[in-house]
Amino acid sequence: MALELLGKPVIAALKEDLIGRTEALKAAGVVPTLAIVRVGEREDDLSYERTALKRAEGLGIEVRRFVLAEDAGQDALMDVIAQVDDDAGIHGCLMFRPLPRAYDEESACEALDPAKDIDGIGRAALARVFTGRGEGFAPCTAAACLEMLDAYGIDVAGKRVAVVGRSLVIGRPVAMMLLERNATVTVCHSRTQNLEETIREADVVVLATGRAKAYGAPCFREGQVVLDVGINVDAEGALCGDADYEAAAAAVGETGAITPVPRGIGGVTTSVLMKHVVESAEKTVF
Ligand SMILES: Nc1nc(=O)c2c([nH]1)NC[C@@H]1CN(c3ccc(C(=O)N[C@@H](CCC(=O)O)C(=O)O)cc3)C=[N+]21
Repeated sequence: MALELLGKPVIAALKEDLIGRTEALKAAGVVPTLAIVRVGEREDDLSYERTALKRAEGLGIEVRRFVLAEDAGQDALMDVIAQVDDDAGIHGCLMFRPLPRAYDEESACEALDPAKDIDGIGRAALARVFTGRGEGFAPCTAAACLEMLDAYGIDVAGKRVAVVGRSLVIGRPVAMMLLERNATVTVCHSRTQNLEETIREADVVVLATGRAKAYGAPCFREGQVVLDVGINVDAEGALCGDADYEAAAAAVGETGAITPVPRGIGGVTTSVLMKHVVESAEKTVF
């Protein structure tokens, strides 16, 4: 079977670094504070939120939750974002996406103060990811993919990477970040012809489509590294990734590696979120 790329050691290393930094902030009179904005009760949002609360508690980071009913409306959401922007005690904000259909997501993303945009949802942050210039944080999940590769000593320079999914939350930014590391990146999506073959040709595969267990044996070959970013709920109500894990792990074999769901990228995403909160707080103090 394949090497299991677990989040745990990566999370532990990030925690080790962040504990000291959080203490230094507190000594300077600042409690790093994260705002979470959630609209509705989507299972993947709740999963992220649970992990974030746990992680924040372990680090002494404060979390303020702003929870709106699914039908609260755009005005109520914009009020919450304005409140977050105006509160100097809040250093970063995570607003879960996608928002329910009735909302204008772009206006909500643009309303957030770029200095507090720790999940890279606004244009300024994305411009930084795409150009390397300016200020801003990368989307946490994209950054988590790179943290995972680094922690396990997987170098993508010169390798073929297939990113499956083209969302602004993960597919596109992670493609840019891998390109920055000199990978040869192919971004695949629902309209890609010969999708299975394209994925199978890659050395590293990033699955980011949100399609539960949709990628099985025909997509993989011996020796591949598979980063499964999907957080889905299967027919039995259990969390699962975009990969059909058993089939993928068997196909990549002894020389391959794969991140499980849960216990893979998701937990690292949450730790990266905490790192961004601390970094943002540090900018206001030091
Ligand atoms: N603006 C935005 N950025 C996101 O990155 C984003 C989002 N919206 N909306 C929701 C999805 C989902 N998501 C998860 C992240 C971590 C876990 C996580 O830590 N999961 C644990 C399991 C926790 C449990 O057991 O429930 C794990 O995978 O080990 C889950 C889900 C990020 N998303």
